[in-house]
Amino acid sequence: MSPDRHISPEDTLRVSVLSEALPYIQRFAGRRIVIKYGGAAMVREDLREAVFRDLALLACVGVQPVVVHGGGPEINQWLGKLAIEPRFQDGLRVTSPDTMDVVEMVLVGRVNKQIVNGLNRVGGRAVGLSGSDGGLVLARTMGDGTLGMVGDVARVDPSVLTPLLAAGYIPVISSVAPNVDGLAHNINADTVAGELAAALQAEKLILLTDTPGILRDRHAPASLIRQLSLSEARGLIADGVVEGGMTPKTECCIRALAQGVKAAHIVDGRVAHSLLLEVFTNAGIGTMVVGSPGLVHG
Ligand SMILES: Nc1ncnc2c1ncn2[C@@H]1O[C@H](COP(=O)(O)OP(=O)(O)O)[C@@H](O)[C@H]1O
Ligand SMILES: CC(=O)N[C@@H](CCC(=O)OP(=O)(O)O)C(=O)O
Repeated sequence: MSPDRHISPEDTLRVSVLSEALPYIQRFAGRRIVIKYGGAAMVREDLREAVFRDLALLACVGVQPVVVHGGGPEINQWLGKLAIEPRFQDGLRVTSPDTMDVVEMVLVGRVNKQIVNGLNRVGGRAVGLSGSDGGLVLARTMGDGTLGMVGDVARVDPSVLTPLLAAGYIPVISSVAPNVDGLAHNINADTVAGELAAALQAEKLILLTDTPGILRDRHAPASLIRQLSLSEARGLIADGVVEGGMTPKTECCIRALAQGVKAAHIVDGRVAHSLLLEVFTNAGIGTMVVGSPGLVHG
């Protein structure tokens, strides 16, 4: 180092942040983290870039991220171009055969490849898959069929992911899957992420969304609930504190934890680098739901 160079406060901060990450890197290296990618983090260019860099960094230090992506707004845009009116029931898209064609083309084609290309551009090694590939997800038509081709997860067979993860690839998965007759079904991406986390016995499930996490008063960001047990999470749904789009998210966290995932996090995707903040800092961000009491944030 030349004598006129000095260590700036920014340099000191950078190395102290890196140093804080060490125990987390050691703890999560070789472990699987399933991330549901959607909302503002997928729409805004600057946030998109930050998510790609975070995922590439996770993979680089030996963590095994698995990405499940949404794309509801992009499906709506393409339906609009085709003059098909989007319709929702209880937060799920009513999916006619025509709508299913658009969902499949947009999610499996366009959105999936945008994410794969974005990750590869920042030095990640991403591979795009849908529920069809390697029999990863088997769908079952939801309810009595009034929602059309909307599916539930009947079964997950994660064996196609094992060699990819072992070789350092980042699987990027769209939430379209066939039923036993080979007919494509549209599954909510949060649901696929939760079931996949369970099948992979993931260390963490992280759902990126557009709120700070679960709020006690959903109009007051300061009322963020930082940590919840399974029974407390169930209670918030029963009491109506959690409602609307947050209900399926909370339910999918509960299902994943009940099946052995260690922790599930609902995290603000509008905050740049929210993924790294969650995985690599002592404080973590958002709401953490834990299966066993006593686990601390991080
Ligand atoms: N207790 C709560 N805390 C936070 N958000 C809540 C709560 N109850 C309901 N919500 C609603 O859930 C929404 C998140 O779900 P959703 O819009 O489906 O997310 P995404 O598009 O990321 O999948 C929030 O924007 C908020 O309006
Ligand atoms: C059945 C159902 O509603 N499927 C969703 C699948 C995509 C998704 O979940 O996207 P977001 O995470 O961006 O909402 C849909 O068609 O919009």
